[in-house]
Amino acid sequence: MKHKKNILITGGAGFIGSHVVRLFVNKYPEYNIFNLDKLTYAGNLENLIDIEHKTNYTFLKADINNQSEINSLFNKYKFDCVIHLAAESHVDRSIEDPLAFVKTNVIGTMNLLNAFKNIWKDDFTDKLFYHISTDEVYGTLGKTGLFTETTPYDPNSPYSASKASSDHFVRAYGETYGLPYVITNCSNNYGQNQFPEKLIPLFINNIINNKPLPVYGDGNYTRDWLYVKDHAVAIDMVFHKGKKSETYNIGGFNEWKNIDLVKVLCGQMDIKLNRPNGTSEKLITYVKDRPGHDLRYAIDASKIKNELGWQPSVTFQEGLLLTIDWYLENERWLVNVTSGEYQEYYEKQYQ
Ligand SMILES: Cc1cn([C@H]2C[C@H](O)[C@@H](COP(=O)(O)OP(=O)(O)O[C@H]3O[C@H](CO)[C@@H](O)[C@H](O)[C@H]3O)O2)c(=O)[nH]c1=O
Repeated sequence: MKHKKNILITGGAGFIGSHVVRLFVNKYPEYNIFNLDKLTYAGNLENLIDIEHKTNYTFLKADINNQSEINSLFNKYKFDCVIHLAAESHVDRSIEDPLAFVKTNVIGTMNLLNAFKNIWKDDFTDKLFYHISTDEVYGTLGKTGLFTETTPYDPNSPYSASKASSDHFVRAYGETYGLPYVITNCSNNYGQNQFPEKLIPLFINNIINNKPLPVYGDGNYTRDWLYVKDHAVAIDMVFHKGKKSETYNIGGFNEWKNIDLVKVLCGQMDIKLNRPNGTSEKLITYVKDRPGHDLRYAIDASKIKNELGWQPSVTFQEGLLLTIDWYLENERWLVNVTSGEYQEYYEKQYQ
């Protein structure tokens, strides 16, 4: 009988990770999907209750920082492929505590690379280490231009420096040990289950609660936004069709200045909450800028489009409405993730 592939997805209880886990579990009954997550403030199993009983799904609570724990899981389950999403992801937190980002993003990635290499080093046939990364590794753009896969790395925040470093280690393991890998660098994601510290869910939460909307600096910073389910589809495509040792940039072809995006969001929230037009905009408060704030990220996603046929399927208008609706229908989720209730609950369950 053909061996059923064991696929390890790290960070599967988090925002992007949970969408990837769901897609893989539902679409590929022929794979055993293992979701390895530390269950930090940003990841909780509530995000996956709809698939947790599937027979091809297993949850493993573990910390990628712990090499011996990671080694024993690799020895036990012999993961054929890894899709590595586990990371500390929030730029503002990295400014407060850079070391936490080195530990999880750099050392954690190395621990996974080491465990994967040690298991398969004699024969890497049909194996893959897929590293999920960010467009922030390229640094900042001026008013024009796009990041391509050959743009030199030039990270500015402790977060992006840690992700750049982990990308380099993945490539170094590819060159040095022949480890089969692929890397994708994606732009800003938005959608269901995103922790309300990131711009869109934070502002939705604040509007619901009539709290100020803290726009950093003058708000004239530009980001490219991609609906998270489109990102999950791109990951599926790269996992199955991407060329080994390659990098693919993933983006939404959808650039917004922060302040323009916030105003659109405010308008939509007024409609959904039946508040007079202009109510939410009054909450906008310009605050001290983020130190080292990158001016603009924008992605040239033509490589993944031309080589693999991927492009976003959800427009920003549609995606934003789906996102707002989800948060309004799941206010309990918002309350429980911000209060830490879910984290406490799941910590007790998996002690
Ligand atoms: C939280 C917050 C953010 N901002 C601004 C800062 C940025 O220019 C923009 C988006 O901020 P954030 O939502 O924190 O996302 P950003 O720093 O761009 O980074 C995100 O996008 C990256 C991809 O580009 C991911 O790799 C990161 O993990 C993810 O956090 O909005 C505000 O003006 N006010 C805020 O309160």
